[in-house]
Amino acid sequence: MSSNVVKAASPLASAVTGAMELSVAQWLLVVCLVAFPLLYEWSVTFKYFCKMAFYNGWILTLAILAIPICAVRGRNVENMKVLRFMLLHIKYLYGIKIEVRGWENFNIKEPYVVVSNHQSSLDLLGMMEILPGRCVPIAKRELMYAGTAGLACWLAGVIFINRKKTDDAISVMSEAAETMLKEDVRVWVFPEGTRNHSGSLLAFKRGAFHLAVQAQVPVIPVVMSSYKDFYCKKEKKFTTGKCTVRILPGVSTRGLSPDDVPDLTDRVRGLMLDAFSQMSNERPGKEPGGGH
Ligand SMILES: CCCCC/C=C\C/C=C\CCCCCCCC(=O)SCCNC(=O)CCNC(=O)[C@H](O)C(C)(C)COP(=O)(O)OP(=O)(O)OC[C@H]1O[C@@H](n2cnc3c(N)ncnc32)[C@H](O)[C@@H]1OP(=O)(O)O
Ligand SMILES: CCCCCCCC/C=C\CCCCCCCC(=O)OC[C@@H](O)COP(=O)(O)O
Repeated sequence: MSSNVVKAASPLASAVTGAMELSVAQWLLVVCLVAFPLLYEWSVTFKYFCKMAFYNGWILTLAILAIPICAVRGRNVENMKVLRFMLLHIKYLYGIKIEVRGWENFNIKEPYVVVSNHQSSLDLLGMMEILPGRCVPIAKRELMYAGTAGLACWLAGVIFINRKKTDDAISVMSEAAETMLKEDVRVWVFPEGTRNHSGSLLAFKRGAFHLAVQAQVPVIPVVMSSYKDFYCKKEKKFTTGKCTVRILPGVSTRGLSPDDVPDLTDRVRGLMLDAFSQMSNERPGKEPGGGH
């Protein structure tokens, strides 16, 4: 009997002895390996931070691969195709389904200005899903200093503006109007000028519309549906989900002058707000025309 107890206890005893032999670093690794998945499943906030950290980290890592490929061509808008190709898979990693409507509205040969709503850095996914050829975004200057991602953006011809110096920003955008025509380039602008997750659209800045009028090219509005069902920065929520991207018909600027810019801005914002509200009413689990 006593020899049986000793036999049964010995594997336990050796496990305990083995565990005592682990170094502090090994202990930490074991705790992390056990705690991480548990925390990830139990805490919505922990999951949110992990997913956001991976999102940024993964983009910075992909940029390391993109830089040498893009550098071969030098600074060139064609490099945006490389970035697009390398970023397209991210939606699958996050289980985000993107439905696109209105592809036909991009069937314009001449340059144009795309304007879209800006909810979060996740907009990059919707943007890459539909990014037309030879199209570069206008971004805040700070993004140029975002390590490898900043360099990749620079190589792809992203137009950086200093939002703190209005005159500088305006002159960069005026240069962009010339480049669009000379080099057959399309430009993507977030006219809200900052990220907005309020569930509506902020007042629009007028730069994108001045740009379109100066170049006499159409404005093509793009609306990304609310992320509320799967992403909320305030609540630290980030699950899988679906986003609809609508490309609206282009708005002509032919014959318009700078005096018409305020009207043009209001008209385009109105169209986008209508589309955004319509899409919000189509969200799963929402009664048409009513509350949740
Ligand atoms: C594989 C690895 C990949 C690694 C890389 C990862 C990703 C890469 C891929 C792509 C990345 C890109 C993603 C980029 C997203 C970045 C998004 C942003 O950064 S949003 C923020 C920056 N964008 C904007 O701000 C654009 C909108 N802003 C404007 O248009 C503004 O008007 C402005 C030009 C910036 C000036 O703004 P400010 O607040 O200073 O002034 P106002 O708007 O009040 O304007 C003052 C006055 O000037 C008139 N105005 C404006 N523009 C013009 C113009 N071009 N010409 C003449 N006049 C102009 C305006 O009308 C006002 O006058 P008034 O009040 O009389 O009308
Ligand atoms: C060594 C330096 C390391 C820096 C690390 C920076 C981390 C950034 C990592 C990856 C970059 C991801 C690119 C995402 C592009 C989306 C950009 C974006 O959405 O910018 C917000 C800007 O529109 C408006 O800014 P504000 O809302 O006014 O604020």
